[in-house]
Amino acid sequence: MSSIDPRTVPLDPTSRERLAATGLDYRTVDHDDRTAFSRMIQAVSRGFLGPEVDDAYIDEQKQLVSTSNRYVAVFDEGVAQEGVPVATVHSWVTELTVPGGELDMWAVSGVTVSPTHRRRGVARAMLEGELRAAADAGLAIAGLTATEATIYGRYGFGAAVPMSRWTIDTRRAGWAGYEPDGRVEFVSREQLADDLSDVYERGRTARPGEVEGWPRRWRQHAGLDASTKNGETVRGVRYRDAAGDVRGAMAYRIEEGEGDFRPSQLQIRHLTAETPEAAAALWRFALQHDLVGEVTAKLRPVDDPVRWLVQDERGATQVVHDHGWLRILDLPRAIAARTYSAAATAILEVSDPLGLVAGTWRIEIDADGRGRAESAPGATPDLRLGVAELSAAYLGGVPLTGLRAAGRVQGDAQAAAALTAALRPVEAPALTIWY
Ligand SMILES: CC(=O)SCCNC(=O)CCNC(=O)[C@H](O)C(C)(C)COP(=O)(O)OP(=O)(O)OC[C@H]1O[C@@H](n2cnc3c(N)ncnc32)[C@H](O)[C@@H]1OP(=O)(O)O
Repeated sequence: MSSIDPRTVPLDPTSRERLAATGLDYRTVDHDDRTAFSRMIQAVSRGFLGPEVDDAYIDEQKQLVSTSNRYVAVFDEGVAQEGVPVATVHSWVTELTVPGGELDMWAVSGVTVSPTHRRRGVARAMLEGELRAAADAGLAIAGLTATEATIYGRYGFGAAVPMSRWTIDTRRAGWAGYEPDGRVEFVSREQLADDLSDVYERGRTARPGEVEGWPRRWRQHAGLDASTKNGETVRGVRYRDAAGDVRGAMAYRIEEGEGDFRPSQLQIRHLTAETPEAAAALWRFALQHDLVGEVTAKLRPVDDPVRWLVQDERGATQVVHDHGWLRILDLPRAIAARTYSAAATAILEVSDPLGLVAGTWRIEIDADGRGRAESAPGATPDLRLGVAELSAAYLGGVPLTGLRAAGRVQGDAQAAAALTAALRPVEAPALTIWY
């Protein structure tokens, strides 16, 4: 748990002035002011193409979204719906799992600009304001998940945690895995929300890239919240190991085949497992389900063992895509916060549109897997790169060698290879939720 309360972090004065110069008012929204909070949530729903939401939805948001979130909005007093923001963003501090530990991260979400106010720099002012505020508050890194991959690179975010979706033809793929000696059992949706939360929270510190969950996330997966359509169609199972302890849980839905039951599709909404046996048991449950011809799953780690659990891996199609985005705000603290897989030394020249980590840095990773970064003005760089590329590479999920091959990192091939080897963790980074 972080000691930083984001609600006490002041609004960035540069962004406030920039927005004020265009007649817009940039201010925080008090979570405890029901009217103001409700207008903010209406604006967020509209911004994400959602409906006008009802009181039950607002109440649920108030209760189940952490009260330690910092809500920021932009107002235009000239609009008909005065008091409804024309732009929104909210943020909180969460633990990001990094190799060998955790690091406080400024999580950014709910970025919306009203279609009436788009493309005049409002999102830029809000994003830059978030990053300056987080850096001033002492955070070493910021993170987000994005609706579009083209929005956030310009602010120094890099796509650091690729994830994958799977489409599996059950008959072709078959099953080559083992049968774990625990049991899979159905649970109520209320129990499912609890099990998903418990297993996720115990397991998330084992994988770099994961962040803390929160109650509403699990109720959405379990089909229990007001924003989930046809929530009653969600089913839940969990895996208990031979000792009776719950080690995995899965929320899924089945879409019946038209006119023929056999090709029905089982859609995994969330699968969380803290042991390989639990993951295998839940995959087996899905892949061997009667009347199911296809299984789909989203937000699975790129090294998901399902590839090796099936007989014919050509029956299992994996699509890798960007998911977790990171933005380093303080390089020495970010480098010191994680452990490394090999020794390496390199001089990096980093460019940063906000200037927060711009400069020349000496990175030293010792044989014990500890790292440090020191400012090295005037030193000759081995590698030149932007903060977005450095942030993408930070958890080891994106190789500097690949970024160099794509021309996004310049400099010495050996330095890129050595740092890539040092940064790469044993298991691929993963982020199995949206935030
Ligand atoms: C973490 C999250 O919350 S992800 C959610 C993002 N929000 C959404 O997808 C909701 C729907 N979209 C929107 O609300 C808005 O279109 C936003 C927030 C994406 C952009 O807001 P705007 O105020 O129009 O952006 P703004 O005018 O500040 O543009 C800043 C820069 O981003 C670019 N940009 C804006 N929107 C997009 C986009 N959708 N894709 C790519 N680039 C974009 C602009 O061209 C501009 O580029 P430049 O300054 O480098 O020349």
